[in-house]
Amino acid sequence: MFSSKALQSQSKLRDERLGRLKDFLHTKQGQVINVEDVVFTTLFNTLSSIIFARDFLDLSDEHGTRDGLKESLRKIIEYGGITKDFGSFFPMFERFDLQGIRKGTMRQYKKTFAHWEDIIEERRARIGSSTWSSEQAQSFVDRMLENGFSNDQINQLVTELFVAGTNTTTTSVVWAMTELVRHKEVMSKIVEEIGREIKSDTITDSELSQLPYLQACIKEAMRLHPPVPLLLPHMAAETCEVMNYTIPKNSKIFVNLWAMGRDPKVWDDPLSFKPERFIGSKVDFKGQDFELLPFGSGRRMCPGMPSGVKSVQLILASLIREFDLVLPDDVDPLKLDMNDKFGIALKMETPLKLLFKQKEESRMLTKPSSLKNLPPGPPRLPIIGNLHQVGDRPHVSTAKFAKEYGPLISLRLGKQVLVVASSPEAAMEILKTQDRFLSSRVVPTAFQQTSLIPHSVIWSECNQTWKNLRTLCRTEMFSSKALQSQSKLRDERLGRLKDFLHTKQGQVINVEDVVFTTLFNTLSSIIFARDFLDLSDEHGTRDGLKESLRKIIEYGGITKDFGSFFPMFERFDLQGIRKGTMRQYKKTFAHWEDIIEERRARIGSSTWSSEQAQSFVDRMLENGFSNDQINQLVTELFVAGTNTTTTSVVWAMTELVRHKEVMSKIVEEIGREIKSDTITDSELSQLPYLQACIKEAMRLHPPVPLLLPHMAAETCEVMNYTIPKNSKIFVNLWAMGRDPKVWDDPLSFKPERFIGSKVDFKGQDFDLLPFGSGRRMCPGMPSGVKSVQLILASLIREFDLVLPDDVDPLKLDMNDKFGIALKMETPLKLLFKQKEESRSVRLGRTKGREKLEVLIMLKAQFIGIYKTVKL
Ligand code: HEM
Repeated sequence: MFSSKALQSQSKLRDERLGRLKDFLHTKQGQVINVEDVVFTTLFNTLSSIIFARDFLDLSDEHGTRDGLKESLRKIIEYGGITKDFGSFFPMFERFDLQGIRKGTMRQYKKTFAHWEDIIEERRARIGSSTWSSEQAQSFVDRMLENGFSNDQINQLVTELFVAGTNTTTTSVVWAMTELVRHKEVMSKIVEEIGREIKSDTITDSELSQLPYLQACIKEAMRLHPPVPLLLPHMAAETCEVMNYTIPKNSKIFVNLWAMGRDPKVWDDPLSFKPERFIGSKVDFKGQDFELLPFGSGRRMCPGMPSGVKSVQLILASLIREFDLVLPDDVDPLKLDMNDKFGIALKMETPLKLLFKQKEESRMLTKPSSLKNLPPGPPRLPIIGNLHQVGDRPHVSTAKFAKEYGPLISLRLGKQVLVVASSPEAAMEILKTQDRFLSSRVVPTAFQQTSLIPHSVIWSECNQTWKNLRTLCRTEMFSSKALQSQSKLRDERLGRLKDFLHTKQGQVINVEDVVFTTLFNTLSSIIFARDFLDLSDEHGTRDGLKESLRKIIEYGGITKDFGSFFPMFERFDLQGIRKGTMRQYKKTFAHWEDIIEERRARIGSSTWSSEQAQSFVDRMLENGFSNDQINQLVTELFVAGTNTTTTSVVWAMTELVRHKEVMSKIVEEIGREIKSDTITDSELSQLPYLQACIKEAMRLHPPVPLLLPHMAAETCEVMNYTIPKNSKIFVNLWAMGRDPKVWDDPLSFKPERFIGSKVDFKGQDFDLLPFGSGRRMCPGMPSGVKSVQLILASLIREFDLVLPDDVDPLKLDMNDKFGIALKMETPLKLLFKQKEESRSVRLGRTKGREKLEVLIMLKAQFIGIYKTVKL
């Protein structure tokens, strides 16, 4: 672990973690950072990547609450540093562990071990296999296993390395940084030295050795603040003489480095921080100069010194090179609390907090190390990167790049790194293998509404709120039971659509419009027990709701969203996207405000019982949702659920109109299998050819062609490339659906390819992912699929779908328009001609007002015929 060869081989791991720390600090510009916390996390992950080939801690998890590991380690170190350890002063009490120190530590040890238990077992199995050879060893734990270490031995050694190696190094960095912040003239000299000597992006070993002034500063900080001020307690194994005194066997022995470092007999002006004293001096901390022993000396000297020194030098040099270290709130540096707190490592009593301000010159020069091993991509221009090459149809432009640069590419959009996967293998790595790290979200400017994001299911990171919202939607809206109970609402709205189309015989219908209205009303009847839109209000001008939703969706789909490319402009909302969306949000919310209040009052009344719940909003209210929470979730369901489903119906219908032979087969299947007036679930499942057509349409025209933008919550590896934290990630379903390496004759519409094939869109087959896969997969899939099937089957059963003006079906404009859902550029317009056979069925079915309408129509026809005959 500590030889020069080993240190050399760890360079990449060290640089990567340091790169992540810098990236993290870049994203936290203007925020106060607890230095000890982020340095500790970085050092811990560096060590854990050397030992286990894995990171365990998260820079953004400041209090280490996410999985408790940081907390356990902190407690172990705290127990180990207890000074009032009575058991050790009075050995007769030792075994009773009266202060619970041993028990407490053991509890934390066990918790800690649990974090790597599985890794050890997995590596042990691999090493035990017949194909194993020593060259495959990837980490220190592999070496321990090869050397026959038991789990107990591994756990003990590893925990000791973590405890001894991370806190000491962290505290060295923190004290040195504190002294530098207090001494501006010293800091300026280091900055000058670094600027002069360091040329490469990642600081090399030979460059580090060119920084004598930095090294002098580190020595000087260690003199004043020795990280292990009394060394670890030695014990006399035998009675012996020291300076003519007797040291009895079993004595505990301290060497007080702290006292020595501040002794005027040893150091001139000892309480001043003067790195210059080491310039031109040969005094070093390698255990030969007894005035400076931060790592001890002799047989118990710290074996980790080379690694510790290197880390301290690297972290300080890298951070000082890239950032100005600024005390928050204009604190006077000379008034910093310099008291220390004794423990295994000597910490600052008041933790050092700093702002890390990116240096002007580093803004231009430095490239975070995590940006080194990016997936390939087209050359980029300064500042804007590849912005000019993405255009309005990013699914098409990135598909072109994929052809040239491979299935995983990266682009720079201003400051943002965009990674695009365009093959099933790449999609699987992103949505399955690295799902845990790559399932956060990049929030488009439109939806960055601070009051609403915390209640979002679509735009939250994968946190507890997100889990709860998904669970609520799944059980109350998308479970088979829920879908079953919505059947009547769905059938009624579909019935109204059919009636409307009957009254519009001979008129040209904008398919998207009527399908959208039907789906919207179905969803609103499930959510609010009310319809909001009117089929005959084609342009949605009547009360503005359709228009507001259209605008929200439009704002959300804007591709030239500059705020997200240049975060420094984000808060200004220069394009007015955020403001515009908020305006539309407010108008939209107003439509259901009264309903929510009325339902809230009802649920709050003493006579309310849960069985009276009629709608999804009742369930939300019962679960204590606020108005903000309801508004946000409901709008998201409308936005995510209606457009996607509408566009799926429209594209499928377009392909059917273009392919007469396919349409005839569906008509034949429907005629054969469907007997009842309202199509039942079991009848739907008897329509494999229709289902194949829907899959085929979704393959060629995925409604959400790039999925919703994922974001890397952590830097991670995909196909041996590095995906830096905070990258935006697209999975290009559109490109995958048209790739001849994945599909035979990909540009032809051939539903037959799915007959007898097991490929489905449930997220298990990475060739076909219209609903995504993994933890962000569309929760509304069951509902969406059912709607698409029902609408298509019902309309095809009852109407002939005819293009107006004898348009040649093969000349239909098949171009698409990118947005949250991929629409047709030229909306599909059709005549819905009632089928001969359905005319008689319908005549038998219609009742009341409808019967009257039919009689009037027949009478009109009769008069028409009569007049013609008379003429
Ligand atoms: C044919 C219809 C539909 C298609 C093709 C579709 C497709 C998708 C896709 C591709 C995603 C993003 C997956 C990802 O980013 O990895 C998604 C997310 C989502 N969909 Fe759907 N969807 C449809 C219908 C619905 C319906 C009917 C609803 C609700 C009423 C709905 C609600 C949602 C929600 C809430 C999310 C966000 C999930 C999350 O971020 O955790 N979708 N959908």
